[in-house]
Amino acid sequence: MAPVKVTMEVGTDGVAVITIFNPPVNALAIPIIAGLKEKWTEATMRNDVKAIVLTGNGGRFSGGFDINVFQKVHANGDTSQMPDVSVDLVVNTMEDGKKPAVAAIEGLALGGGLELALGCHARIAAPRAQLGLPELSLGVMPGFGGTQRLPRLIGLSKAVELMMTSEPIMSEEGKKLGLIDAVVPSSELLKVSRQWALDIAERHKPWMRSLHKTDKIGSLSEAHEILKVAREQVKQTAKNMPQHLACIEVIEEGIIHGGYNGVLKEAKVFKDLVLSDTSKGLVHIFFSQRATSKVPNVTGIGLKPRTVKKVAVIGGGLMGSGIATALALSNTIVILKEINSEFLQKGMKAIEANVSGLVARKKLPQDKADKALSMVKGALDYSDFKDVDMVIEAVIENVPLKQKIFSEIEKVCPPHCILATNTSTIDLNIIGENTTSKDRIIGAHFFSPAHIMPLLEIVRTEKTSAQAILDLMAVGKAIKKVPVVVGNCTGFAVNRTFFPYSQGAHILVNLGVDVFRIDTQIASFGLPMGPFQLQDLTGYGVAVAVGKEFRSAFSDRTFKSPLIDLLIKSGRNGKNNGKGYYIYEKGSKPRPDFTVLPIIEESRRLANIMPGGKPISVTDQEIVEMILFPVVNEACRVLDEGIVVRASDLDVTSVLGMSFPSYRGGIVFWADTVGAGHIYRSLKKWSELYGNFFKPSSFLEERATKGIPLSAPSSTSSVSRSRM
Ligand SMILES: C[C@H](O)CC(=O)SCCNC(=O)CCNC(=O)[C@H](O)C(C)(C)COP(=O)(O)OP(=O)(O)OC[C@H]1O[C@@H](n2cnc3c(N)ncnc32)[C@H](O)[C@@H]1OP(=O)(O)O
Repeated sequence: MAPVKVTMEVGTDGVAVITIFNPPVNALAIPIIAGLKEKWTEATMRNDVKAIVLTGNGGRFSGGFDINVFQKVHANGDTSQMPDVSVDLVVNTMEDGKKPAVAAIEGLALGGGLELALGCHARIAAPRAQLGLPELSLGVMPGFGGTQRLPRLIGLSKAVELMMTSEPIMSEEGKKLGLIDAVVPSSELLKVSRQWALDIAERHKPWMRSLHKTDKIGSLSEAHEILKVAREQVKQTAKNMPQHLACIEVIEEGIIHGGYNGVLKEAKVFKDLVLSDTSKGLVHIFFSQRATSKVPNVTGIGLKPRTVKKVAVIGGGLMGSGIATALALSNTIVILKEINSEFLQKGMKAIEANVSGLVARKKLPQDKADKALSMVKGALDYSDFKDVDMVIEAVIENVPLKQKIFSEIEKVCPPHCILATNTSTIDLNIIGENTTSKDRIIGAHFFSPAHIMPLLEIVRTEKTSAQAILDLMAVGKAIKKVPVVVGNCTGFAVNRTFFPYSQGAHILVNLGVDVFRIDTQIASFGLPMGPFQLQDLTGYGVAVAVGKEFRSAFSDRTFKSPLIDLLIKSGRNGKNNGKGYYIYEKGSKPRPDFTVLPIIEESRRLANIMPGGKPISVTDQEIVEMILFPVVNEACRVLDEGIVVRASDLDVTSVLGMSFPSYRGGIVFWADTVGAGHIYRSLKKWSELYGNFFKPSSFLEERATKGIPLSAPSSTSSVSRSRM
């Protein structure tokens, strides 16, 4: 393991260069913080040191405080493991120290890393270094003085925006804002920084302590106005999370009572936030997401991903055009194949619209958009397939059609070419039945809209080669997705785990619970919308097709609600035709359409599941639990069958694919916070009252009875078998 250390070298010019060594991102682990204090104290005392330069080894300044420490605090609740960095190191030793210091920033300075730089007296950066305070995305807030120094350097409005969004900026923008004093080529970074530090020591340049600055803050009333607007915004954008409002309050403390008081309050609130459930959930998701890149027998066994330069996408519909867009945006040559010129034109237009949508939302510069569009070529036959490295089939969910396509592409593509399908439910063994290339067949399940949604579910069969999986993982990363490798079964990991979500909602409605109440409760739990609004959005055709697949695969635990058929019969198709559970009018939020209620009554009459013919009475909490506990139950079966490598993969997929609230840590993490025992007992009770749909799985039963967390590895359970 590479050494974790802080070094100091004093040059003949009298500059002490203090360097952080903690690969890969120079995280500020506890020994690093101790090392910084030690070296800084030594530099301050040495007579041959006139000034200090702080930098990071390996082209990265620092990725911030060591997030592993948060995990330890979450495990034992002991915040005393976190040293007093803010006052002891940043204020007393660095900012108010006797020697001027300059931060030499390359690569990235994030969170505590940027905050150390803010505690220096000037900041010099290499081009395109990432600068940001992303702490809120981990459920905490800047804790080394960032809430106070950043507004004082770049103004309150921009500083609040950077903290609330957790988005980084580049050093070039940092220079314009006043965060960075100079942007210089990497090769000159240390030289310029050394000279800058000496210039400060010799009073040729200002010895600027950012905590003492006031010129960028504006008047008290302006500050109040900015913070008021920020509070209103985060009430909408950060529901159920404490850290945004807490951060605004701490910023306000410094505006009213001065930067130093702000720093003191920040340190206290920071420690409170570390212990919050929100931080536990978000830190869990941070590490879980990174864990997905480690797949047993695929990664770490000496295989190297092959280059994938050219990809053919078959089908230019919603999914195909989205996938083609994602590939083209990352400079992959794309062949988009359709069956006739009308469909092809539609597909090409959809790609153009995807790209120009990104330009309009300022997510993509025009030159990159032009470049992306130039990467895509349309095709009506297979003549361009002879040198493709990968094919992604994205046609409608029709088994014979997919089988025909796979037989054809096996013949026309080169032997190394990966044959992927974007099916969301169909068993891959069935799709590849008529081929002899089973080792190259793999699922590349994107989520709609494919050029925006971050998840790529990679589905392997028993025959898929490790090389094909590794190649697709590399493609996924290159197109900025989070690839998660899962096993083969109906619905794979994500749709399979979540099929009871809409089923549970339909059972509740047919038991007499109001649709709009259900949607409201699920939205206040933290999903972006309730199951019925979601159904309106995806269209009822999808619900019918998907429902059929799951009913045939899992007939023991599926419910056929008469409601969807009745809605379709009455001419409704959700948002598509403007008629669903909700009324859709341009420019306004969807409004409940109460004319749907008689159709629901009819569905209840046909389903006939209300005990004694009377609507059941449930609390708001029971509504959420009756919909999400069956999802947890299915997640247990997915874990039991070894469809995922580890439980936390389901947490990541639930957040990135199903928009389960990340601050709840994902579906399994959340279930463990609720407790397997409570989930088991509730499901058992409902299964006795309302039928098999709620019947607890043997995995859940075993874990609940033995008191083992659902997320514990399979070896703790006697019933597990792996498909990975
Ligand atoms: C008091 C302070 O205000 C509090 C804080 O500073 S909280 C921390 C704030 N900093 C952050 O949120 C940054 C978090 N890190 C990131 O966003 C990204 O890792 C990054 C942009 C720095 C680098 O991204 P990328 O190059 O894609 O590498 P990525 O795979 O994410 O990370 C590489 C490794 O570094 C680890 N890592 C990254 N940042 C880390 C951190 N701050 N602490 C501990 N480990 C960290 C990752 O876990 C990963 O480990 P692994 O290889 O064992 O899985």
